Amino acid sequence: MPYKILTINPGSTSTKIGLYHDTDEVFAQNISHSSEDIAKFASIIDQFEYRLEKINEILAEKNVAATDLSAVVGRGGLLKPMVSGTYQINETMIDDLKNSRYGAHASNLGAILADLIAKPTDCPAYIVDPVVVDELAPVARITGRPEITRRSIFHALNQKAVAKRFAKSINRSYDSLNLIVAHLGGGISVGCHTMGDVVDVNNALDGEGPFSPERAGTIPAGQFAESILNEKIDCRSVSKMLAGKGGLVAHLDTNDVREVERRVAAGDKKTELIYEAMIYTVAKSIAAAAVPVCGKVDYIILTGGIAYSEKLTAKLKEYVGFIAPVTVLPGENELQALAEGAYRVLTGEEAAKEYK
Ligand SMILES: Nc1ncnc2c1ncn2[C@@H]1O[C@H](COP(=O)(O)OP(=O)(O)OP(=O)(O)O)[C@@H](O)[C@H]1O
Ligand SMILES: CCCC(=O)O
Repeated sequence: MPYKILTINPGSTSTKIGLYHDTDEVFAQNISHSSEDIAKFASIIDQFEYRLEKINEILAEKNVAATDLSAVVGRGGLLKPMVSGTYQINETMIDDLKNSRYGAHASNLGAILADLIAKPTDCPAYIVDPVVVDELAPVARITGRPEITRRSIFHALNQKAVAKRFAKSINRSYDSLNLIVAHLGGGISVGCHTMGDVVDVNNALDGEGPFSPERAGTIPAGQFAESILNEKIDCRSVSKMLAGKGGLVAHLDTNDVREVERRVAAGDKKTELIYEAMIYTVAKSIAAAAVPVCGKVDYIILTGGIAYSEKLTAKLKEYVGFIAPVTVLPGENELQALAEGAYRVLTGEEAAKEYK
């Protein structure tokens, strides 16, 4: 009998779920949450019952009983920094997430939802490669202010999964390659992978790196501080300006690159400038990610939803093709990566790590 693994990936506007038999997909479904539905909740954590109800509706429709599951695995959220791997969900983790102890992010709901589904049936619940996977080189942590240390927060699950899949496709081991992986989604993170570690990456939630559909990216710190003080902007609003209401949303009132491209095609010059600027900032981050390996980059991989855009990936190739060959692997394989992480533990190939 195959292992039956339920995977849960909560995003800001959707919850993706999938059922896997061992690592083979049985079904995957994207549950969209309208902005009106989401707006009813004061915080992300308050959404857990609403999202759980939606998941249970799909499970009932598909005749999946929680008692039949071998494991439930959720995307891992903002927790303490940790090494890459599969972690058993425990009370300490749930407590940190429920109290947003390390920040608020839709991925925080992954472990909470997995735990709620798994607990009554006593099956194991896990997270895999959470957004706080931290393999930064010591030099990458230092900033010009001693009280401010850089943190590793990025699309670790998809970046690692895509990099490993690509390495396999060229018959190389992941840890033998120097790769730059640019995850181009609602947020954008660009990581330098060397010897199996992501030794530098922009913290996409904290005003670092390119701007993206919803993230501000790097902005002049002095000007930002001045406007916060002058306009008396509160802490929550500052976070929103950096992540959620930054980037394309701030400039163009949309987080949809397809819509942006439609406007550009229709001759909208302002939109064209912002779109071109976003691509330019991504290209600069990719070039910067070549520094940790002294330019000895084997491949650059473009992934995430925006990598479906041929126009955008062509422009990026033009900018950064001088560094290394560019491969486009659009979309994300996060549900599959979650199932594979749980499967490795269920089969004993890897031991589940403990969150302390
Ligand atoms: N064919 C396409 N062409 C251009 N852009 C696209 C295409 N398909 C999706 N996108 C864009 O991809 C973005 C969403 O990407 P993705 O689904 O990876 O993000 P997410 O999961 O919401 O957020 P994140 O990746 O930060 O977790 C949106 O801006 C969407 O418009
Ligand atoms: C995955 C963390 C970064 C982001 O959401 O932009």
